[in-house]
Amino acid sequence: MINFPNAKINIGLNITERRSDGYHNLETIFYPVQIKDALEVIEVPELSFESSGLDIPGRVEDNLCVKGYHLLKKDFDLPPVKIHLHKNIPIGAGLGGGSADAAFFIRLMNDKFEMGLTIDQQLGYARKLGADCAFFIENKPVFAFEKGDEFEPVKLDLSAYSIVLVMPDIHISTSEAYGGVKPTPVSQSLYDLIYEPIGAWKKSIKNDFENNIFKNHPEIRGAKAALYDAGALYASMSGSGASVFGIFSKAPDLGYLEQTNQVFYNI
Ligand SMILES: C[C@](O)(CO)[C@H](O)COP(=O)(O)OP(=O)(O)OC[C@H]1O[C@@H](n2ccc(N)nc2=O)[C@H](O)[C@@H]1O
Ligand SMILES: Nc1ncnc2c1ncn2[C@@H]1O[C@H](COP(=O)(O)OP(=O)(O)OP(=O)(O)O)[C@@H](O)[C@H]1O
Repeated sequence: MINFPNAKINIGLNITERRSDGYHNLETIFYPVQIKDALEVIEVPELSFESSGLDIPGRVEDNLCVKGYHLLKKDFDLPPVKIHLHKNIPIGAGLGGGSADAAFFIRLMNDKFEMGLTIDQQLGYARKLGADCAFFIENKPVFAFEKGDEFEPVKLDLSAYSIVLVMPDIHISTSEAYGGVKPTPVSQSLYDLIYEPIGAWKKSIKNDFENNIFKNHPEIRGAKAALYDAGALYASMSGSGASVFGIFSKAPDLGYLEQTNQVFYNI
């Protein structure tokens, strides 16, 4: 059985508080986008993991799909499987690729082995694998809060717009990115700001990782500026970076940006 984990972008990201567990409370809007991996599970005599496409850093046993298997196996009598992941979502990009794989793995196992997991149970397993993972269980636009794993649905449909993603050749570690931020409470919640016209977001919606990351990597700041120069209604880094996205009323010509970056149109 196969499914297709997709990426997310963060529209706004306010880091509001440091928690006693070492994590941070935040608020963000998660929006699913159509850059996808492919994930396949086959029943075999011995557990194995293989991947194709982009190289995935780290050990196989740390891959979130393999961790997901062991997590489910603790509670269910599951047979061994061969997991094949075709990696296409850029890594360390703030696109939640690994988190999407983790959540889609839980969904795939639930479907393949008719495990009968409820959405709440799937959310519970996903939360254990990483803060971003739970969003991908339902995979719908949401306002996220606490660690980024509690949700309120939002009515946000960007299908009439062209979303363009620019991926500089820089990988940013999420924990390093959090280390560079001073948490600050918000005066106005993203839960309300998201319903302003998109053209107003430039003034009201921010990503708290940008200041520090832009200082260390001016080329990311440059990519965001180029998206605005090309006519974006709104542009921002996604999550902890390094990718930046722009929301346009029609697909722009980004010719010169494409020479130094990977660009995904109409995601
Ligand atoms: C930057 C975002 O992508 C925004 O959506 C997420 O907050 C990151 O979520 P994630 O990659 O799933 O994060 P995890 O794998 O759970 O945690 C990686 C590291 O990020 C930091 N972390 C993550 C989430 C959070 N709310 N506070 C944190 O401080 C912690 O140092 C943690 O050790
Ligand atoms: N299935 C997976 N795909 C990609 N990376 C994985 C996977 N499983 C574990 N990882 C590890 O997670 C690290 C970060 O991966 P990912 O691409 O999810 O980061 P990200 O896009 O910055 O995510 P986020 O937006 O959640 O912070 C990788 O460097 C890799 O070591």
